[in-house]
Amino acid sequence: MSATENNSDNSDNSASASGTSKVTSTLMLKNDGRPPWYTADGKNLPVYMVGIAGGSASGKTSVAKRIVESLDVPWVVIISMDSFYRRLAPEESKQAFANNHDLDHPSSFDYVSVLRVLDDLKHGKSTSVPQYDFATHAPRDKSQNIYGASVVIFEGIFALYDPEILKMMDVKIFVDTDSDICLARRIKRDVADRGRDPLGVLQQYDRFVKPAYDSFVRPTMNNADVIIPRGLDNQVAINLMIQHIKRQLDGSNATIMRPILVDQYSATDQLKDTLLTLPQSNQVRAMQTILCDRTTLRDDFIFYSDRLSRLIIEYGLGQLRLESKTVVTPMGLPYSGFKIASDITGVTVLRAGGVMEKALRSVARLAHYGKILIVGDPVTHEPRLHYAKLPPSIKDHQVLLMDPTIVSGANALMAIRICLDHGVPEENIVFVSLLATPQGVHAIQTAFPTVKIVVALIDSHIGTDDLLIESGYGIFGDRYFGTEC
Ligand SMILES: Nc1ncnc2c1ncn2[C@@H]1O[C@H](COP(=O)(O)OP(=O)(O)O)[C@@H](O)[C@H]1O
Ligand SMILES: Nc1ccn([C@@H]2O[C@H](COP(=O)(O)O)[C@@H](O)[C@H]2O)c(=O)n1
Ligand SMILES: [Mg+2]
Repeated sequence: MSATENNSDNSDNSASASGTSKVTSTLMLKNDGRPPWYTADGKNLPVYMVGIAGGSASGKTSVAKRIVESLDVPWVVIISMDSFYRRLAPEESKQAFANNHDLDHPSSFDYVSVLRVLDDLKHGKSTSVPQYDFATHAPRDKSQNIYGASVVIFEGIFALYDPEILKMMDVKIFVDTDSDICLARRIKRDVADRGRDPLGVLQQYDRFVKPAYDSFVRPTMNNADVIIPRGLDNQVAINLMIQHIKRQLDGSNATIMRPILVDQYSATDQLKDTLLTLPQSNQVRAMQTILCDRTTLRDDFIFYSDRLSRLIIEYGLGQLRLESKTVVTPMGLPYSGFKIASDITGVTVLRAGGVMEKALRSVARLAHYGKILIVGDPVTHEPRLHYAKLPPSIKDHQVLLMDPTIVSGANALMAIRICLDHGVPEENIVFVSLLATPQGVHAIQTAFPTVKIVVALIDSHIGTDDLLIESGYGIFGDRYFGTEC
């Protein structure tokens, strides 16, 4: 599994391998490094949502995990309703420790937060899921960031209760397990994982869990599309469900459009004025010639890449929005000037973008930094996201996205999409590059018409061996880092 910001610790109590964890993360992610698909207009494809309700210890979490394991889909998350228990008042908490507080009434959950998280995920946005600790009956201070789910499984006793949540679910499942079996499993689980004693579990069950099941949970069976009797034991029903979800996903895949690739570009396509090319001074021309020259030695390649990077970064910073600022000069006179209108985040598209990050660090004193690692599939060239870590405040910043080359534009499209999913307005993004092909620029301009593209050189020499990889500089990262074969 690849590293991403959304790696979960998978410490859901019921999933805990050791069975000793007292903290539930209620989140599980399956990710082989592929981001949600995105369309040629730069939007994410619809996210498929599965709701799983049922009584406590009926097997909801276990069924959700089985579905995740069996679905051959890249990015799947399980969001558990347990994450959204409301914070208890001190007296309520005291009662909860004495097994005397009702935690099975629908009002125990924060539906506003549930809807926020599901809505973010439905729209392919990054989101933050609270964490809950059953042992202390309290939310943890930490939350979990998730980004990029193509399937979301939402499970919990009231997963099929709230009308707004119901509307979001593409398929609704109710797990119907015999109540004696549920009780036996709950005692075992709560003692092992949730810091309870058997008598306390029984007391809470008699007083709250069973009555609430009869009054509130069981009736939501009527909202289900599918009822799975016996939960995990019903492999036939689970398989049918998995086949159904796969078919639905295949259906939506049929509408997928790939990023606009090289062969969809025509030389008559006009590049728009969001493309800004570094003024071609003689110095710049000479440096570019050195970088394009296949005989240039690595030391020189590094030296001139660094030098050109500083120039292009300065030029990119020059495209950021300003606001007026008046200062007082040492002579005591007002001076009407400017300042950058917001904080700046530099987002490095690894690994080659690291070269430009070095340049940004040398000229911008107060920038924030983020990193994205996109790796092209060796066979299909499809870009795959392996890692994304962006500062949470990025949505309020102007963003310099840095990658030395834009060839097909596929990686750039994905990097921009990731910034948008983290709340950055499109017009706040400046994509900075040393070399871009007209095809790559055209792809970005078509998908994201307000992103500024700042480049040192527009060059249409694309390696013929592999249209999607090589540009006029060759493979920039390999030449810079000395990893050429
Ligand atoms: N079919 C099954 N056979 C045996 N144990 C099971 C089965 N399904 C679930 N369990 C166990 O029962 C407990 C409750 O299951 P869980 O999936 O956590 O239920 P829920 O999420 O509905 O509360 C867990 O400890 C789980 O490992
Ligand atoms: N502090 C808490 C919060 C909830 N519970 C019980 O958890 C049950 C829901 O989780 P399942 O995985 O079993 O669906 C619910 O029945 C609550 O009684 C708790 O014991 N303590
Ligand atoms: Mg559960």
